[in-house]
Amino acid sequence: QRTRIDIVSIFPAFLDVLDLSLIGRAREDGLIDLRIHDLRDWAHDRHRTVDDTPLGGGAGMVMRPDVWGEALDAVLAGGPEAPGAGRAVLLIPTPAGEVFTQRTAEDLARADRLVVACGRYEGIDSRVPRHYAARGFEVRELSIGDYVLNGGEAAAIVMIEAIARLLPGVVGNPASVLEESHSAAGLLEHEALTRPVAWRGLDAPEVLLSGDHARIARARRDEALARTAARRPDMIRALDPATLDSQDRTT
Ligand SMILES: NC(=O)c1ccno1
Repeated sequence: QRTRIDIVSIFPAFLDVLDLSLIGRAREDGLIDLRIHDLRDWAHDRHRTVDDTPLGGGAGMVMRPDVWGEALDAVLAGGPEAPGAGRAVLLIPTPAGEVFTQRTAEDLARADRLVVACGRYEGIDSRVPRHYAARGFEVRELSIGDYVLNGGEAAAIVMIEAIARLLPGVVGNPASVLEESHSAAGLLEHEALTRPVAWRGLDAPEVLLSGDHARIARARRDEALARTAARRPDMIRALDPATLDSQDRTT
């Protein structure tokens, strides 16, 4: 069962990057059914207008609900109302959303369908997510971080990459997806080194050359803990104390 991903944007070419590399190959291999749609196809006036001024005043423009409604009805056709449609998620990138994390990516990788609505300007009329939630769709307004972009497209690319690489067969070696930063252990990934062993006066830690896999695992866990404590004290505080105690340290 391959995942279908639809993306609606007024800049469909922005998403051409999804034709490249892993995602591109996954599409060729039929692992992902990715379709890009131009929102203006559902704007019927002469200028194909998709936005208007904010009700209540204020700066900028808001994207119209009627245009988005026609577009999403067309794209979502066969959504949860249709028998056997599976789990369909309407994903709306927005700086005002819940924070997108690896847990979110793991959850969304289990959806059958993702429809991504990329807003521009001041965003999409808030009645759009409300309407589709009321119709029984799972609606997720998600932010990739506490900063503002000019539109949802860049955030959509980030989230789709984080989700798609978790789908079976997309990443060559599934093991490489397991031991990563922000994995279930709640730590950042340990440092990585390769040959040459000696480089510009910096030698690789001897333990990595020891062949003692238990010692190597402990050294890596220690380094992951130290790195997490230094860079992400918030993650250390969030750690389950049992996780900390289970660190069989070398010292
Ligand atoms: N932070 C975000 O995810 C975002 C989406 C659109 N603009 O910002």
